[in-house]
Amino acid sequence: MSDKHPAKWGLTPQEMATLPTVFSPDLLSGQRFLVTGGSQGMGKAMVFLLARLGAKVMICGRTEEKLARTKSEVKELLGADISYRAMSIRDTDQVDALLDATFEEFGGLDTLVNNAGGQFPQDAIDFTRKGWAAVIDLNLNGTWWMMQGAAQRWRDRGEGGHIVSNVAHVERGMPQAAHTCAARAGVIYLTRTVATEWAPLGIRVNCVAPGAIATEGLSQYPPEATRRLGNVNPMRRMGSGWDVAEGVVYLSAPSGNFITGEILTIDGGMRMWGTVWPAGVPEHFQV
Ligand SMILES: CCCCCCCCC/C=C/C(=O)SCCNC(=O)CCNC(=O)[C@H](O)C(C)(C)COP(=O)(O)OP(=O)(O)OC[C@H]1O[C@@H](n2cnc3c(N)ncnc32)[C@H](O)[C@@H]1OP(=O)(O)O
Ligand SMILES: NC(=O)C1=CN([C@@H]2O[C@H](COP(=O)(O)OP(=O)(O)OC[C@H]3O[C@@H](n4cnc5c(N)ncnc54)[C@H](OP(=O)(O)O)[C@@H]3O)[C@@H](O)[C@H]2O)C=CC1
Repeated sequence: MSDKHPAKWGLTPQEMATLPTVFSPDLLSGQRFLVTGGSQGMGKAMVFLLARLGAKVMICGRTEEKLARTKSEVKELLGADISYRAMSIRDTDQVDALLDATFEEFGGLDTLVNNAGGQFPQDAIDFTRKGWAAVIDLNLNGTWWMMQGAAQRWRDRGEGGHIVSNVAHVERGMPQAAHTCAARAGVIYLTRTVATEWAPLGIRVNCVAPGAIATEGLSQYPPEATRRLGNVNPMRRMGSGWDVAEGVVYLSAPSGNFITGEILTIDGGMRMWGTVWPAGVPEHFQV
């Protein structure tokens, strides 16, 4: 994976259809997955891997065109049918409708992957109320409505399930991303709490915590920031959506049967070394 600033970020559909995987082709046969934000980036890599392993997949995102393109690429390259629904996880009515549609179409759900999210880079001191609220609403509230809605349906049907949320590596905080750090820390501690509350219901709850991953989402950042992103861990390169997708499968397949409340960090060691500064390095910190 290149750590330079390419014209287009992320894996191509052809790469996602053919990249090697450690998992066997029938591993997830009959398993039903819902992946939020499955129309690009890490979510799309998850969709390709899940479909290659035999899972039934529903995806969602705000933009219908990107969802439809993903569906047709999966069909064309893998011969598999996935389903989609355009919606925002920030809208509780739309969350309910998505979950109802998924349970109805698939006759249930085995794993919810909370992957949709994002933020903008800014010094915390300059956050507006609206900007703060938008990032918290997307990454903390939206993720929570999905978690709670899935768990309620599993409880009411007397079935168990698995939730894995894509957060971010936030152990050391992240300057110029305090809003997303606060939201992701919230999801991590929701996970660690409901993993216990929901264990009697047969529901496992985990997170994956990526460091810098080359995805289409990075096109929002200037080259100066993305060049730094390729140097923010001891490996001095970015990961790919595939690295995160394989982590999601590990936690969701029988390999994860005894794992709950876990945060699987996939960051090339960024939790030990490297600093992002997505909006630019202040003079005080320049060396
Ligand atoms: C950080 C990386 C490290 C984090 C982790 C570091 C590791 C690597 C980097 C990570 C990269 C990724 O996550 S890549 C994934 C990136 N992808 C995304 O972020 C996509 C999803 N993001 C979004 O949709 C937006 O960022 C988000 C703000 C959350 C929602 O936007 P919406 O316009 O839908 O939301 P609204 O409720 O209308 O609120 C918009 C308000 O947000 C604020 N706002 C929006 N963009 C702004 C901006 N560039 N600068 C200031 N303020 C901004 C303003 O107050 C806007 O109001 P007005 O002024 O009135 O308009
Ligand atoms: N790339 C990175 O280095 C890192 C990313 N992360 C996080 O990992 C997750 C995936 O990242 P990445 O693949 O890079 O992100 P991308 O920006 O490439 O993709 C985000 C996906 O989420 C969807 N989405 C965004 N907002 C909403 C919403 N309100 N409701 C439903 N779907 C939505 C987008 O579709 P649409 O725009 O059509 O709604 C898109 O499919 C995000 O939460 C991201 O913040 C964490 C650490 C590092």
